[in-house]
Amino acid sequence: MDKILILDFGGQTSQLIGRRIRDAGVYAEIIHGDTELTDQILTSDVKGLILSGSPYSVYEEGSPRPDKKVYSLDIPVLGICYGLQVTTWENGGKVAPLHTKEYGRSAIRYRKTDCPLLKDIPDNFVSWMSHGDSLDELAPGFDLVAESEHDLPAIVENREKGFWGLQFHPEVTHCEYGSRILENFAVHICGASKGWSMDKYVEDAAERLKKQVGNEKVLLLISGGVDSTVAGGLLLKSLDPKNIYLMYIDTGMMRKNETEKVSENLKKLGAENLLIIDARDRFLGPLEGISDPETKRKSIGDTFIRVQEEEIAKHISGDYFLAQGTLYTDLIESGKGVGNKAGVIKSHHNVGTPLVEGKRKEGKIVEPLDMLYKDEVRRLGLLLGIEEKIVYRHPFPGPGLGIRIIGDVTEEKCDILREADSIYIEELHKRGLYSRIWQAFAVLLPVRSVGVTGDAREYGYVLALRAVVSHDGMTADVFDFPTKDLLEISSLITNKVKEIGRVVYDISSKPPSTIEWE
Ligand SMILES: Nc1ncnc2c1ncn2[C@@H]1O[C@H](COP(=O)(O)OP(=O)(O)OP(=O)(O)O)[C@@H](O)[C@H]1O
Ligand SMILES: O=c1[nH]c(=O)c2[nH+]cn([C@@H]3O[C@H](COP(=O)(O)O)[C@@H](O)[C@H]3O)c2[nH]1
Ligand SMILES: NC(=O)CC[C@H](N)C(=O)O
Ligand SMILES: [Mg+2]
Repeated sequence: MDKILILDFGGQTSQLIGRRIRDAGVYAEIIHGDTELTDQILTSDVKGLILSGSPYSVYEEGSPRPDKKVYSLDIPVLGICYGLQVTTWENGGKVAPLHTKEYGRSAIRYRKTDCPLLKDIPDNFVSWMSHGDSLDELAPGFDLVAESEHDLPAIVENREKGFWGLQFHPEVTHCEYGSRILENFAVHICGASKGWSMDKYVEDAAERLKKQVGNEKVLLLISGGVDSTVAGGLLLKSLDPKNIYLMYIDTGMMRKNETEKVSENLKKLGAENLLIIDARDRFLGPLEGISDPETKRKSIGDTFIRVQEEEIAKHISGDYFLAQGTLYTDLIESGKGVGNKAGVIKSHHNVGTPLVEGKRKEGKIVEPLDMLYKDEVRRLGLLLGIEEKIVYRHPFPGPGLGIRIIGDVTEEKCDILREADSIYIEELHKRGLYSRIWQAFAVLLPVRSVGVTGDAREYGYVLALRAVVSHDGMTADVFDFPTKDLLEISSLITNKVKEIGRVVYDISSKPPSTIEWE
């Protein structure tokens, strides 16, 4: 199949480049940015190359470099942000830090109109920037195609050499015409044919699973959330169900009635071996007195695997594969992206813990969704026939309420938050708001404030409500909550949960804030 190869230098949005190209129906694959471009890699199927962004600056020691061959290939190359900067730097141009960095939206002004990347795209479209360095001087042979609204180089080309460069990120959804620019590159410039679809992904994944696992047993940790349920559906479809064990762990930091609801849903998936583990008394002990978010995450992650290992020993003797519904976002935010050069934002409980990494080293981890983003997983779920109710559930992180109770976690605080969160979510359903929001939840703050009820002084906790809209969790905007609903929900919560004295609404987008508070 024709494909576009992406060299990843560790940019936070590198994987999205592949996503967008696959959305256009062209197969795309990501490899480490510094991979040697041998003939085995540059097969005749490869119709074009993309160099991704990076947290590094080209003038920094140790910053990643592509194989020099990329500058003399006879297939087209597109450099995005760092990818453009490194090409400029290595071909005789200049790159320098900016005094005022360019972050967020910026209109693009054409200086040339015949660039094939810009086919069917009007002048002045709004791009999305995220860089602190800029091209001070173009490399010889390169022409300026467009500038940003701050008069900085935004698009360049060297048509003779088949090189195009963008200073902005066409892969993020905030970039107008971003998908079309990538499609113009893949289809119009590289001439790649459209052979990729989700049906094909299911076929390929089934084949890969059969080859990797064969007739061995597989244990899938399943939360009832979208990712692991879809992973479960895929495993059950691809492998012999009698070898598949689904294990749900109640950590004591689950939402109200979660275990009952999840057990019901998982039964419908058709698994032969469904294990529902009550480990409520195992998680809180090790968390006592810990308030640092990363330490909490590691503690929960380790307990997860300890519980799982003990429980599985009761059901499977000998070796087995550990399956997880890990998505690419989990990997990249934990600094384990394909390029391995991404910065650590937060450690997801299912990535990077010593026990999980041990399994990974043994080659005993199965993560069939690790190249996909949330919205792709949802499409896959529908394709596998998984109920819409599950497919469109808001994400719920593995560490659960543990990372939504800021500061130390206690059973009492879990109960308070469980109650408040359930009122909040139930109201969203009743008011027809749930499906308009990508993710909503409540956060219990370690702050108390003074109130007055029935003429008496109160001293209650502060609860923050969060609701965001997003495509893939990588960026998010605050949900424009109807004020009337917000006020009514606030008073319902303070009336019903006596420990909560005040409710606030979180108005921060991602970036700069993350969706969860920890
Ligand atoms: N309570 C749990 N019991 C067993 N496994 C879990 C539990 N919570 C999380 N996991 C594992 O960790 C993985 C990552 O969790 P994550 O929350 O990202 O995915 P999910 O729960 O499947 O989907 P969603 O994002 O919709 O909540 C899951 O796919 C699952 O393998
Ligand atoms: O399984 C998970 N384990 C985790 O440790 C974890 N941390 C965050 N999330 C979810 O990921 C998405 C992006 O979250 P952040 O903006 O907070 O990084 C949001 O949907 C978060 O709920 C997690 N999911
Ligand atoms: N997003 C990027 O690729 C950034 C590249 C480089 N670190 C800069 O700040 O300009
Ligand atoms: Mg979850």
